[in-house]
Amino acid sequence: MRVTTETNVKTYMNYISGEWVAASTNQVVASMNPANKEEIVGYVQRSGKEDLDQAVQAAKKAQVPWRKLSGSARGEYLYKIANVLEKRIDEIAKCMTQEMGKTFPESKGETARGIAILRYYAGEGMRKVGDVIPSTDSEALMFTTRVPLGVVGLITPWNFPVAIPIWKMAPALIYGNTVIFKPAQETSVTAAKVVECFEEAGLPAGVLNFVTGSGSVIGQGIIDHPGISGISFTGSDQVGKQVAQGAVARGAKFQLEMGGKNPVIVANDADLDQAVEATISGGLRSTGQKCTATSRVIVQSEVFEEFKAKLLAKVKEIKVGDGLHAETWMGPCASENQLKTVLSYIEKGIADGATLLHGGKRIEANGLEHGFFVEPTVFENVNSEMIIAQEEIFGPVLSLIKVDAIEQALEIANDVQYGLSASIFTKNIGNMLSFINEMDAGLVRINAESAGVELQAPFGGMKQSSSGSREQGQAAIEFFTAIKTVFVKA
Ligand SMILES: NC(=O)C1=CN([C@@H]2O[C@H](COP(=O)(O)OP(=O)(O)OC[C@H]3O[C@@H](n4cnc5c(N)ncnc54)[C@H](O)[C@@H]3O)[C@@H](O)[C@H]2O)C=CC1
Ligand SMILES: O=C(O)CCC(=O)C(=O)O
Repeated sequence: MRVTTETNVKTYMNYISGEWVAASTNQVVASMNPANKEEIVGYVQRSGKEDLDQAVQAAKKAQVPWRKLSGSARGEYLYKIANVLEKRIDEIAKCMTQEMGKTFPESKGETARGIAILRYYAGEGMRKVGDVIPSTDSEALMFTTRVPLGVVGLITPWNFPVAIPIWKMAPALIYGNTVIFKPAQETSVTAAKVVECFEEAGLPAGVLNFVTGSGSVIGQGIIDHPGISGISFTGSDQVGKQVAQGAVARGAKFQLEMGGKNPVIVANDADLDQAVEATISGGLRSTGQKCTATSRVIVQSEVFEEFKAKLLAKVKEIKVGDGLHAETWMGPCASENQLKTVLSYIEKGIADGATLLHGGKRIEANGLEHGFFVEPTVFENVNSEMIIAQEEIFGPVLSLIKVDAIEQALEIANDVQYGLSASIFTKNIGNMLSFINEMDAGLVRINAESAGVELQAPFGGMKQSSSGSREQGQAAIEFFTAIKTVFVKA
């Protein structure tokens, strides 16, 4: 779609070789506010393959001088970027809320997380990258070191428009790679503002290149580009598989972070108030649009009714609205597509025989008719055969499942294709240990919500949630570098 630009709305450019440039296609696309679809947040470039080629050339040219800097010198840039982002935190958080709908406090928290990630990886530039390994030859020195992959392509989603790009860019850069960053179209204005911080901090030209556009052109272009040695992707299951196939076909390294169908188990001995708070926070914050969001709530029968009553009482209090309004607890779905997906899953839940306890409808009253608002929704009488218990909804929908025993809860918790995050609420050490040992998930959390990862710890899933690698913390070095084993003899 060709969009005619309005004069009072800013148009954001691509950032290639240290310059802000228009796409070769001469086309832009509008980024809308999901709380009010009549509001355009900004225009971004609808780039073509030629723009991507230029970005890859720039990244290649910048790669050797960037790699040759010391880790601490690269770290200095990340510290400076963190400072600029900190200075602009309110503006960038506000833009995030306008562009994808999460509430302003959540956007601000996410931007603060981005700042902390930059500082964490700045420090990584001073840490060890290898080991000395005894050689069988007593006259030789054998050790490992690590080298960057070269140019890496980062394809990111709209649900964490600041944190996810930064948790890919910061490790990519600190370990000496240069970057092509392709954000989700829905949140490209926020992404452009993040890139402005990198520019303002004086990052050398070509080290970070930013190309906006559609997934099918720029995303696919990254997958296929012979100049890109590694691809880190977060997004849907379907596109993740395309990334993997394309990368394997041309021998590029890839890393995938995809969906989740995260359970929370509430045991008979759980602190029910704590479990309710965590279920609501883990399941409904960000309108349920987190890969770590709680979607299945598996409750032992003895406490089922009490838990349900407490949960419903709290869910009924949730204030839905524009994320910029101070009283709003839950914003809109990030796009019309996302709203339609959520509503269609709710219909499937009803059709499959689940009982709708609360919510289930689009909200169009009280001035919310211009946005993509949906009620927080709770089902009961859900079982593992139902679509709502199997597929990622990415919306504010909780499914209650009643079980008698913890063993049965674990069986149901594992009965999905995903394995990203899982929580249990219990005081019993035996329950905790069974959960830690038996739960097939990359993140297992005891008496804590399923969402909200810590930047210094490895993050990633089992089964179809990821490609098996881990992001964040020191684990990020595994993807963004290759090991060289060095053998030295006089
Ligand atoms: N794991 C997570 O955090 C996320 C999961 N999702 C899941 O995916 C569903 C659909 O959301 P979408 O925004 O449509 O996700 P998506 O997978 O289409 O988008 C993620 C990124 O991939 C890019 N992309 C799209 N098509 C591509 C292609 N053919 N080649 C390369 N890159 C491509 C997009 O432009 C975006 O930058 C959601 O409802 C949710 O279930 C979505 C976003 C994040
Ligand atoms: O729960 C979090 O903090 C991170 C979630 C996430 O990575 C995602 O939704 O893609």
